[in-house]
Amino acid sequence: DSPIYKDPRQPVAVRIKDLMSRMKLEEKIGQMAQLDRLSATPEIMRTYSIGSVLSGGGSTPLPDATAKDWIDMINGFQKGSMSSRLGIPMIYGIDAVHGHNNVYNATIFPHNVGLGATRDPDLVKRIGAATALEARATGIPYVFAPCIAVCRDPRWGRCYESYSEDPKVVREMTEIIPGLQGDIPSNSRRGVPYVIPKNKVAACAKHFVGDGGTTKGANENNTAIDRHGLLSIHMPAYVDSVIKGVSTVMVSYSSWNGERMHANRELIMGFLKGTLKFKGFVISDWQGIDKLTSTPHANYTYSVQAGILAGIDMVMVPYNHTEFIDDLTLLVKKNVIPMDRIDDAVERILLVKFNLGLFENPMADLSFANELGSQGHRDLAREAVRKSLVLLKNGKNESEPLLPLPKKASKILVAGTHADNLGYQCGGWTINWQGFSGNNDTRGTTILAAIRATVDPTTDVVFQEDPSKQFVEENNFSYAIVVVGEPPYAETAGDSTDLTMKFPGPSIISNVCGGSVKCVVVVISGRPIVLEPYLDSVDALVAAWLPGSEGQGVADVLFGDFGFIGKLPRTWFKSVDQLPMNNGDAHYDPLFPFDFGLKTGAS
Ligand SMILES: OC[C@@H]1[C@@H](O)[C@H](O)[C@@H](O)c2nc(-c3ccccc3)cn21
Repeated sequence: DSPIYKDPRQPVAVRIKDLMSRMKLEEKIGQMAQLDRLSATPEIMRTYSIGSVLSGGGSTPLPDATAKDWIDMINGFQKGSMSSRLGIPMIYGIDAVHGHNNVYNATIFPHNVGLGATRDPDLVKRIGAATALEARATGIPYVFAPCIAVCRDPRWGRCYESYSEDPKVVREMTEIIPGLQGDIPSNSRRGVPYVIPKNKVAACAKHFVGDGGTTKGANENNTAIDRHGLLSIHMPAYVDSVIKGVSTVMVSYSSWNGERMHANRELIMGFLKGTLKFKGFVISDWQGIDKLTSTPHANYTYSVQAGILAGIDMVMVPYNHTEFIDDLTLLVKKNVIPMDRIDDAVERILLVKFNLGLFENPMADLSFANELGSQGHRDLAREAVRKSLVLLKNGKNESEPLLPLPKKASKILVAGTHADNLGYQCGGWTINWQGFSGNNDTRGTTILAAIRATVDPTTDVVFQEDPSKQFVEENNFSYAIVVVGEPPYAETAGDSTDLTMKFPGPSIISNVCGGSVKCVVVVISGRPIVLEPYLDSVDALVAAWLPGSEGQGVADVLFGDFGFIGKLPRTWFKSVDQLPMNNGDAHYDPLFPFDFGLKTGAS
């Protein structure tokens, strides 16, 4: 008869105790390793009892891989794991941070900054549910989302991954966790990970803690703030995440007052696991422990010792599993790391795997394949887009609003670098880690296509990415729509010191908006950027953030099928010299304040 740990009728605690009693040290340590998919093989999974495999940003089994391609790859690793001595299933993780963004044809939702502008936690919960289905469509039961950073300086390259500068808004948006995992039953014990098997996924609150508070927004750098500031600004959303049963927490690359988070035992073991009673597992970031030495990987034994003693349970190694396993095994044998720290880590990993139903359903199947990029999810994304747009200016004076635009006009101009570029409107973490340019790397609706689909059939829509003043003046356009902003970026590549709109954006604005034609400028950006110089010349101004694949949502509000309801989730500064400048600061002198947003009715 099968061992107790394989019996789903047994209480999970009993199954864990039985399995732990059977595990050898190397099997326990194997569970604590997460390998990149390019370093993993079924043989390695079996031989070392590796706990997890991941796709990093943009890492796919094939270009334009189908759901079946994903499932075949993942089941290949899983077969290796299930053929190990104890048959402990591996868990596959991926960054599904605005929909299942690595995957061709997945629905790409607005990035978190745009979702913050909606102030709609129920919408965000529904997005979590859709994202879970699209992840499961590809056989993936674990996503490295949500990022619950509280970005306090828009010069940070990851500010768009943050819902808001305001911890209250970020707390509300943790509703995505029950969307991803399922609603935790009210009688659940605090801190225990909760996931409904089959159509939900394990989530990951990241990056613990203070990732959005670094000085000048320098990525992976130092957050200098006193304990009260850390606990009142950057910690609250972790309290909500744990109460909602989040399965995992990822540690931040950043430091708090000079101490690297990946070595911060007081906050991981002490506060997260002790005070907050978090019972899921803590995972490092990619080579996060390597970066504990100023020259990364200079002293890997120290990195392993410091990271594991701090309370990290699973290490995103991601390449060299034998080095990690050998170093950790030696540290345990020398009793530098006590066995009960290893047992704590493995028990947490097993608890997530049992509660996720992985032991009962280790192999993925195609039952959710039709959820990938489904019309229903695209309609949801379109709803999110139109609720995320913030109307900053509407007419050069109150009595002459430009928006909503008339659908029937003789001839209109659509201009700008971001009007016909699906990659630009999706931003970073889309298909590739750093995002893409053009319209061919996945499926969606560009803003230009959406405009064409919305206006009256008799309206002549002229598209010129970068028109001359003369062209604009001599064509007798009824009005012009200019779509410009930031190119895609991710992580440190997005750090900016000046936050200016890059060429040719400013010249497109001045060529189109400087003359007699009324113009609305739609800004595609991950954060507030310098707009002050252009404000007087534009007739209307819309912050569209990074809307994702469903550009139709932009046209829905531009042409009045729905009213603008978005509100700024972040302060729009006048000049970068003012930064950092957040709602509630003494010297608060914004171009547009936190919560600002003009409204229009639906026509
Ligand atoms: O994709 C896995 C994790 C992701 O979940 C984290 O939010 C993010 O900080 C991150 N950066 C890298 C990464 C950065 C540079 C080179 C290679 C990989 C990998 N990852």
